[in-house]
Amino acid sequence: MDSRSDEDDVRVRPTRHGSRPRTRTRPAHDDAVPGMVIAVDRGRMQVRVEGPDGAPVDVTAMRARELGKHGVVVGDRVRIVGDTSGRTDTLARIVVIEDRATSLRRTADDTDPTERIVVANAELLVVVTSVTDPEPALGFLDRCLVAAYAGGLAPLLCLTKTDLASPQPLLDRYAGLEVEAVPMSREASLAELLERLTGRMSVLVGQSGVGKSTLVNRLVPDAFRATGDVSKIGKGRHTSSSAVLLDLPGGGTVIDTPGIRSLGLAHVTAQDVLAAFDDLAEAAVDCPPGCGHTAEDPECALDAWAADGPPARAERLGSFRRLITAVGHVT
Ligand SMILES: Nc1nc2c(ncn2[C@@H]2O[C@H](COP(=O)(O)OP(=O)(O)OP(=O)(O)O)[C@@H](O)[C@H]2O)c(=O)[nH]1
Ligand SMILES: [Zn+2]
Repeated sequence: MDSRSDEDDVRVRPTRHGSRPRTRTRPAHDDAVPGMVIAVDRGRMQVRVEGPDGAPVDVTAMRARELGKHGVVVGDRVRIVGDTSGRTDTLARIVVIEDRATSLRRTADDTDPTERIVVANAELLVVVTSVTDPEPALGFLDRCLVAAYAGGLAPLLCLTKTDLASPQPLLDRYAGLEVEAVPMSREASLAELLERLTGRMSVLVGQSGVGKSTLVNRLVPDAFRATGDVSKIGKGRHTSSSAVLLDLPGGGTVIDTPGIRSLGLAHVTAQDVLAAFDDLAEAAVDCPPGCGHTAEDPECALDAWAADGPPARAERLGSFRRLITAVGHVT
């Protein structure tokens, strides 16, 4: 099996603009059919389009040469031409990749400047973590939040195994940032979580053993079969995909990321994270140029903002600073 993950096809040269979403539009093809990429397997994509009777049809497609090196990831909205019937042994071409509303990105490690896009256009990043067994990996959680903020996704903590311990310490840890959290256990109702997932596209990330598979199988009862289907593309090879899109029975989609166990954040700056917090970003307009917004930046305007307000401000600033410091992006 090829150990290369599909994300490797989607390298993006870092630019001065850091992690801002990039324009990917190509000259329009009038006859092109719009669709969404639901699976990627080494250059071969599965694109879901609306069939003639309105029902969804999955079409196998390749990237048109004219797109150059521009990669395609799960969640991308694209336009395809050629044989878009979806019949066996047909192949369409992706000619347009629409601008991405959000993008979950990672680098191989914190020093590698090469970004890899994991998933496009998801609204929510659901960070699945157990309250115990294994103990929460706090550094990983912080990284997930940073990746969400930098990519334009709203983070949601799903705290599993609450039958074994209280979620309170984790809730307290992220209270200052107002991160939404849903407690979860095998026996608990899915209602509160489904309320947030229904009708949206969400990405699930989590480290090994936290109960993510257990959760996905409850959310999408035929998830295992659906995941098996993905391996049909790419000439029947077992897929090495790092993102698997699953339909929620009640509407909406969840994208599981079985291959993602870490998130390098070399592409993220404190400024990218700051931009996700309206109140902090507004206060920071008074910062000197190049301010890193940490406690070590003596003229950081965020200190005055916190001092001039209710205690909740200081807590929020402390949480923000802990987050950017924890991932080592203090400049
Ligand atoms: N007590 C308790 N155990 C759970 C719960 N959810 C899952 N587990 C157990 O935790 C272990 C790991 O669960 P998985 O669903 O396989 O975890 P995962 O995150 O998919 O881990 P990988 O398979 O390594 O990717 C299994 O033994 C589950 O039975 C829960 O809510 N409470
Ligand atoms: Zn500052």
